[in-house]
Amino acid sequence: MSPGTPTENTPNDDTPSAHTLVIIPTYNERENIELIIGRLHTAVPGAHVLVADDGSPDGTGDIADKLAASDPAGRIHVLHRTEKNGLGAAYIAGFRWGLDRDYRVLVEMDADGSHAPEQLHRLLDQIDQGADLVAGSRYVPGGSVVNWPKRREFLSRGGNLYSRLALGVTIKDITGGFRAYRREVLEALDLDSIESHGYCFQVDLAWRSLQQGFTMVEVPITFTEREFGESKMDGNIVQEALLKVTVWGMRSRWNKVRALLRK
Ligand SMILES: Nc1nc2c(ncn2[C@@H]2O[C@H](COP(=O)(O)OP(=O)(O)O[C@H]3O[C@H](CO)[C@@H](O)[C@H](O)[C@@H]3O)[C@@H](O)[C@H]2O)c(=O)[nH]1
Repeated sequence: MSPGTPTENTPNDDTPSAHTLVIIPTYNERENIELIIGRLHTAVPGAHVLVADDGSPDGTGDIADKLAASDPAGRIHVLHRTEKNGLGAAYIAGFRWGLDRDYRVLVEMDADGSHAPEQLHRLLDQIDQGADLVAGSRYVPGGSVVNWPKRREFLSRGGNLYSRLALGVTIKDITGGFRAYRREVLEALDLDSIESHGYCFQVDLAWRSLQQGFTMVEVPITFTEREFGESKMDGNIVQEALLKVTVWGMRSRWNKVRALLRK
């Protein structure tokens, strides 16, 4: 299949979940991809899936193509990207694909089972109740993390605390990647200007959405460490997040001071 070729076009029934596109970025997730899509379709049968694969050498993209071809309901789509270019770029390509079609809600979800598709309805219920952006949260009451090495949880909690302080926001899990966006939110953001590659992409999108005045709601989720394959987390991802969050926070404070001085 040629790069970016959709396997099917638009949602074709009128149930609310048929207008939901779950974007799953993948890089070397061959043990996980079939499992996660199966779980998703058991939990939310009408949802469409877009696998945004960065040319995984382990053949994840080919497996996704086969799953797409064998789904009689045409709910599975695959975006083949040529090289590994980070989680952020894969999501932006997925958002563009979804916004070009008739989807009303666009969801971010990891391929590795850390985000339970069985909990997706918690996010979608909040969208139905009027939230613009809903984040599955590990760190609100009722949320939890299972089987994560202590070092990784410490890093995640520290990153969230730092982001809250630097940006002056109250979101408890601004780095998490299980989210549902109303399409209007993504239409309002200037996706072309987003340069975040790694996990700070999640902070970037939340921060931009909040600055535009959209409502962001957190719902508790259980995040479970993957059983198969490996995390793509590395030092560059941490460094990028630290630098960018610091700059955004300082810029925001400086803008507030300038506004005060102008009064
Ligand atoms: N297409 C593509 N996908 C990628 C890339 N890097 C990672 N992914 C995919 O993005 C998802 C998350 O990557 P992991 O590397 O498994 O993330 P993690 O370490 O478990 O990180 C979790 O915590 C982060 C920090 O809180 C979260 O930001 C992230 O979403 C996730 O929940 C997986 O489906 C993985 O295949 C990439 O360069 N390209």
